[in-house]
Amino acid sequence: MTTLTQLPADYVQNPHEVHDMLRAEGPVQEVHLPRGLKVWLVTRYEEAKVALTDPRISKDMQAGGHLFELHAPKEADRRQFDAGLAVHMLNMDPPNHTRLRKLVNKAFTARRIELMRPRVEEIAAELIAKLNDGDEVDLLEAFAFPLPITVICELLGIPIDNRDEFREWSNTLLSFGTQEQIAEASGKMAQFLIAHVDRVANEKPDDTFFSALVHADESGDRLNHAELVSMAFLLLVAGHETTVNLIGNAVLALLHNPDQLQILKDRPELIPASAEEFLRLEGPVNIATFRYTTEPVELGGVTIPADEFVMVSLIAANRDPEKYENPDRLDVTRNAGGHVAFGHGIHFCLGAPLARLEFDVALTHLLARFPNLQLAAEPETLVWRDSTLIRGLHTLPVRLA
Ligand code: HEM
Repeated sequence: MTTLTQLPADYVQNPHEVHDMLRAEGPVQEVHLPRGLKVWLVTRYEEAKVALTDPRISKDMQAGGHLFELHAPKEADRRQFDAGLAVHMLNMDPPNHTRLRKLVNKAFTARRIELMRPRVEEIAAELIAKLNDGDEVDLLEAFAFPLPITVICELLGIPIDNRDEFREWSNTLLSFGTQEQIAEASGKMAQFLIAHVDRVANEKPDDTFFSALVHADESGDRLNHAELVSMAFLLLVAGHETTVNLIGNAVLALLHNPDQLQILKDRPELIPASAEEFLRLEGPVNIATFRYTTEPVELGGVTIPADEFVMVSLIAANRDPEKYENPDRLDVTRNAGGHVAFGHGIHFCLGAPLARLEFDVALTHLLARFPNLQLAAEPETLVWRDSTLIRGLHTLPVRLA
């Protein structure tokens, strides 16, 4: 039996300590998240993989939306996004999930994504060129954020001028805000994306990814208007909120571990493979998105009743000592294969090849140009974002050299 049923209010500032305690007690526990939502939290690696693939654990949020009322105390973690943004594959089970995923899979294979490398290199080089030796900057703002957001906006054909607005809406949606704030941000996001889909539909088709999706041949399967809006939303948020933190968390880990930084400076050819170790050690997704039991499910010796949220902490699973030796240690030469930072099973991250490419390009350019960059803040003053989904810093102040 666990002694900890309520995750502490400052959980996001040091989740690993909490996970270590929970994991030592058992693979899955009934806990209240910091704002009160009651869930069954999985912290061990083996059980995490089972929970992410068991078909009795559903992601159909249309059918499961009412569970928030059941498990959230008043005014706690209930958040209702604009319904116009919700018809996407991360909220679905097969066969709906299978259908939507099939329509975009081809555009995101490692081979197709590799064709984007020259453009990603160009964007990274432009961003680096704006920075100077001796500058003190927030690395997230100056580099780690604009790179992936420029790439995803180009893929979706969205004018880059709008990106500050998106960032604000998207941040609001993924952090702890009031229901009013969430309704406002998701309403504006929906309005914008509806207009965007309409605009692309009325323009002449071109060979860009989103135009092809909107103008797909009527003879085959295609996304309807609502599905296009939600797909754009999912890709935009995923493109906004994740890769930025993979880059940021990796740079922070390197600044804390100069010996590991030295290895990558001496042997930059190790950078692409090291992505897996950074994803394992401090992946950008802490607790994966909502899942719930549709019938009683036994998981790691615990019987979870029907209609309960089952939440998987990916960063906890990735530090399970049963799976990885010295899990808290950064070792850029370790074989970190098998981590679940991109999820597991049918919802495995669609954008993984793109995230890996962006990471590789970003870190290679950054370390080549500023090999002696340093942290420009006391480590204990760094603040993690107030989200159980996203694991990333508010700002990462660095001195460039
Ligand atoms: C380092 C960067 C990234 C990380 C760590 C990451 C992580 C994840 C995780 C953990 C999931 C599964 C969530 C769950 O099962 O609850 C997921 C799904 C997804 N990701 Fe990513 N992601 C990243 C980048 C991206 C990018 C750049 C894109 C878009 C281009 C993207 C698009 C998606 C989509 C569409 C899904 C839903 C897939 C489905 O339901 O079948 N991701 N991602």
